[in-house]
Amino acid sequence: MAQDLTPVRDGIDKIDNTIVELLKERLSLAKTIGKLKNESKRAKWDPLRERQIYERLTKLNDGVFPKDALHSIFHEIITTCRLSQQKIAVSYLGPEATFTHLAGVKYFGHSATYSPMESIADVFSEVEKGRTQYGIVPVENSIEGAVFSTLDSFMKFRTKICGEVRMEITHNLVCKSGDIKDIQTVASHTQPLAQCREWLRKHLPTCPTLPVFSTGAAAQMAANNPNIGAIASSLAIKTYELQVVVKGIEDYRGNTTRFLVIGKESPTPSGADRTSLLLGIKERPGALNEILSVIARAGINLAKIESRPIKGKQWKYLFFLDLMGHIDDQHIKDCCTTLKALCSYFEWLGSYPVTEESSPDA
Ligand SMILES: O=C(O)C(=O)C[C@]1(C(=O)O)C=C[C@@H](O)C=C1
Repeated sequence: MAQDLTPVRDGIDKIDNTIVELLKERLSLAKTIGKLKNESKRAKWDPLRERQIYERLTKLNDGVFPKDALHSIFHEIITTCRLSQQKIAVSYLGPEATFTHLAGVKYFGHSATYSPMESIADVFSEVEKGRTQYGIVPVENSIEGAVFSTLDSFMKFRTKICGEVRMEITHNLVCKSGDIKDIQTVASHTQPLAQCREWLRKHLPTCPTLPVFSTGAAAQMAANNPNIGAIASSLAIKTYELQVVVKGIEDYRGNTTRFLVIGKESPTPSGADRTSLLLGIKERPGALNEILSVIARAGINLAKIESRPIKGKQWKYLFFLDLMGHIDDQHIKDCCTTLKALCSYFEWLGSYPVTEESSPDA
């Protein structure tokens, strides 16, 4: 005879009731803090406080409840509390269900309002014009490297970087029927097409590829045409009612994309931050070396350097640099003062908390 589960389920119901009551109480306290912050014109978002909460809870949990799950639960709770202090509108590279959309939801939770944009430049423009407070854009992939339209947009629009999201990317081949025999063309954004190049060559050697402006757009096309296969996210499968043909078709494991959250202001220090700079280097021998020496002498970890041609100025370049630390840290501030004097162009793009990697399906 089956055991009676009722008494144990009663115990779970009691706990769930307490959790809901406590969540309501927590939300009300966060709203009170929101009002106090309004009065003193303090930023609603406090990354340092949030980091401290996660660290305290991780210790308290002692590994009993799975660490990532605990983090996700509190991430949703804290973002919901933060959103109760101030409504947040986020633009992203659309349409719905792109990896950028997923990254946005990972970062801001489900309660924010999301608006899909047709291009990365449109996301920057929305934020610059103040139509959405934040935007989310891909900036680099561990296999394919930099996303040039994002870097180029930093040269064109006045925005600040507020945060980053690192997400392990799993590419799925999808189509309407779920049968590989129906696929005559494979559509996706150029980056996923490149990241799955070998797999496609081996398994669909005669199928042409069709680059489109996002994985979401490819999924949309596959939903409307049974002979189009798309390389898309797990969210796209649900959103566009597609069937999985093969999961995980990327050529290399550990395929991670870094996304940037852009807004009007960078947050205050969190204790583990990254500072992004855009520099123009004077045309003289050893100029780049001089810049790098300043950073090295200050004992600052240079996390990334990337150059991009300046549009309309032949053979002229700007450099994107990421330094570990926050602009409010004295040694970063001093280093930036020296760099400003040495460079033909200097722009602080933002300082923001470094985040851990997470999988889109986590
Ligand atoms: O402690 C604060 O400053 C709050 O506003 C509360 C809270 C939270 O929900 O815990 C919300 C937003 C901040 O970014 C940090 C923490």
